[in-house]
Amino acid sequence: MIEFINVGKTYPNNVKALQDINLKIEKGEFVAIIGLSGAGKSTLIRCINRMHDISEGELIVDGVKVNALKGREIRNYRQRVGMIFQSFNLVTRISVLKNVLVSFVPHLPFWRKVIGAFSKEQKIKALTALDQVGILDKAYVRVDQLSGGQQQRVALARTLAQNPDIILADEPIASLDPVTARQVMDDFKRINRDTEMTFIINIHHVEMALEYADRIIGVREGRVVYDGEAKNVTEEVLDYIYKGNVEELERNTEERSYV
Ligand SMILES: Nc1ncnc2c1ncn2[C@@H]1O[C@H](COP(=O)(O)OP(=O)(O)OP(=O)(O)O)[C@@H](O)[C@H]1O
Repeated sequence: MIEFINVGKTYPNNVKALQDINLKIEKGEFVAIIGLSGAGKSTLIRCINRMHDISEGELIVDGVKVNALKGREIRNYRQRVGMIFQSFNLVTRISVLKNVLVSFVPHLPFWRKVIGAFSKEQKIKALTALDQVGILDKAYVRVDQLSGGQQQRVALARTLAQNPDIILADEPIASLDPVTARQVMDDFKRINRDTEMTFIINIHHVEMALEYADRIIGVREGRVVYDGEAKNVTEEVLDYIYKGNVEELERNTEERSYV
């Protein structure tokens, strides 16, 4: 379980990106984080894998106080929390398989990773992950010869090969066409169902978020302003998350589960 207790995050330039965040996300949930640009969505998910340090409160993942981790503990922790980016973060001039294999040795310098000898077991794990996302046939193809959707699948396979408990995805479909974006979301959903890995996706496409996620967390100006099931998200809720229509909220507070 991921637990935010009164979490705040202030950047060195004094921007308060997160304030009073209180959340519990259970194992196996499929959560979408939505909100305006600059609302704090990326900051929220990046605190979970310690890409950012929180400034206040407590962040606890499976009983571990994330901010108390140091050095090697952080590296070990990050192996359990996979991260997928809009830009895929792949090395395009090497093969798909090599890109997945490097997930086993994240702490080595890049040149060591590329020339590194990997065990048969590691290769099998990597090939299994490629099979899970339907691109096993591309294992020996250079990444720069793949489409954007296929590259996002390589990124997902690389994360899966780590066998993480949690997958964080920061705008994973932002640079994909609608058909490919849907295929990537289908992959996420299927893997979430099959493996019980927790998925937390920061996403601008509201319709996709509502269609695929079970739970929606709406963020506005660094605060969680909606937290509930995707099926309960109405136009008014979206209006509140995106436009801050306070009067609307006050009229509806009795019957709705706004935070
Ligand atoms: N490294 C940083 N240093 C200083 N301020 C930052 C940093 N990263 C983000 N911010 C600020 O923190 C706030 C939240 O940013 P964040 O990137 O989390 O928002 P977001 O909802 O993910 O936006 P987008 O959808 O545009 O990616 C913004 O005001 C942003 O300018």
